[in-house]
Amino acid sequence: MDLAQVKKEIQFLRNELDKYNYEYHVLDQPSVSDYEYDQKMQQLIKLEHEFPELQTPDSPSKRVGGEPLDAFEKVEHAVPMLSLGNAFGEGDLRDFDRRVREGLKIDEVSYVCELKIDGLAVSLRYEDGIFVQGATRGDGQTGEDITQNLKTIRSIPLRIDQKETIEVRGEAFMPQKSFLALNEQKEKSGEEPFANPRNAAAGSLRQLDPKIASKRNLDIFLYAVGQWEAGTLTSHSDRLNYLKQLGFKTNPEWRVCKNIDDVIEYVNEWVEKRANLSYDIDGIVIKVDQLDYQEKLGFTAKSPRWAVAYKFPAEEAITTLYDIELSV
Ligand SMILES: CC(C)(C)c1nc(N2CCN(c3ncccn3)CC2)c2cc(C(N)=O)c(N)nc2n1
Repeated sequence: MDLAQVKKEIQFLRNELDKYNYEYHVLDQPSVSDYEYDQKMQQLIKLEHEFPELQTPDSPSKRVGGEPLDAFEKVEHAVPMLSLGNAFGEGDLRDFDRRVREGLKIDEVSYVCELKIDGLAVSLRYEDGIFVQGATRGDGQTGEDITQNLKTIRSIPLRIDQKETIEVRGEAFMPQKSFLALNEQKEKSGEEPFANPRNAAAGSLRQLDPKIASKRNLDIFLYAVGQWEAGTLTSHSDRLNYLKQLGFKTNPEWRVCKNIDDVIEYVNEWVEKRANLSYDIDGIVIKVDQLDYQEKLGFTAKSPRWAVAYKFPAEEAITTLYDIELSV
């Protein structure tokens, strides 16, 4: 094959592997066997090895990063990653809704309700369609560059079909099954197990060696947009649909609620259904849907006036479940 043909073959393999990866890790609907995936990956690695000048950072062969780092670099968030005010009961939710409607001088406002994933908030930056930087939330202004570790999360696309610079935010987490398996492994090797999936996810993303992070089966749900000059969408729900269209993994349970009564119904529904999820949540996040209303309401010193986190009562049951599993 001449160089032009090799380039085409490499591009073909990359597209195939990215598609298989998306089907498996984002849609949970693989169209090929692991064997076929591995075969194609070996072909790509072989060609990239023979033609190093054709290597690119966004190749699917580059997911499990390079050498361990000595330390993480600091990253200044272009748009601060804020905190969230809390609500602990129906009364707090109605107070929140009243403040919102008074602030907007309207008598009904629609909200987006999202499961509050109990993980670690991270920010992913894409330039010219390439995943170029991933960072922890840190103190909201300054985080740590954990790009190499985030690249190992298979549901994070290394490329998106959008050329403008965009920062997307989400929660990296460890599914409960992966958490229990990891702790069993730690028990066996006499290591201290993690207390819960959130700590396990945080501990995994703080590993300086991406090969360790790569083995931790981390996952992510994206839920917000940070810097995006070109953004023209008018509602948060449109943004969630757009993130999904770009190939990001968004949580399938979010819902637009036309008023606070529907929000309260959604919250009560998930108090029950929470136990059936394959990942931990610690509440529901409620956001005013219209972006112009968000703009009008603005922020307090540290959190938006247009969003609140409804916190579930700390659950004894789940920890008991983990204790039972561990004691078995
Ligand atoms: C974009 C806004 C600010 C409205 C926002 N902020 C969030 N968080 C802020 C506080 N965060 C935080 N983290 C550590 C310390 C203090 N605050 C952790 C993320 C959200 C977290 C989740 C989730 N967990 O599933 C979610 N579906 N939507 C969010 N939306």
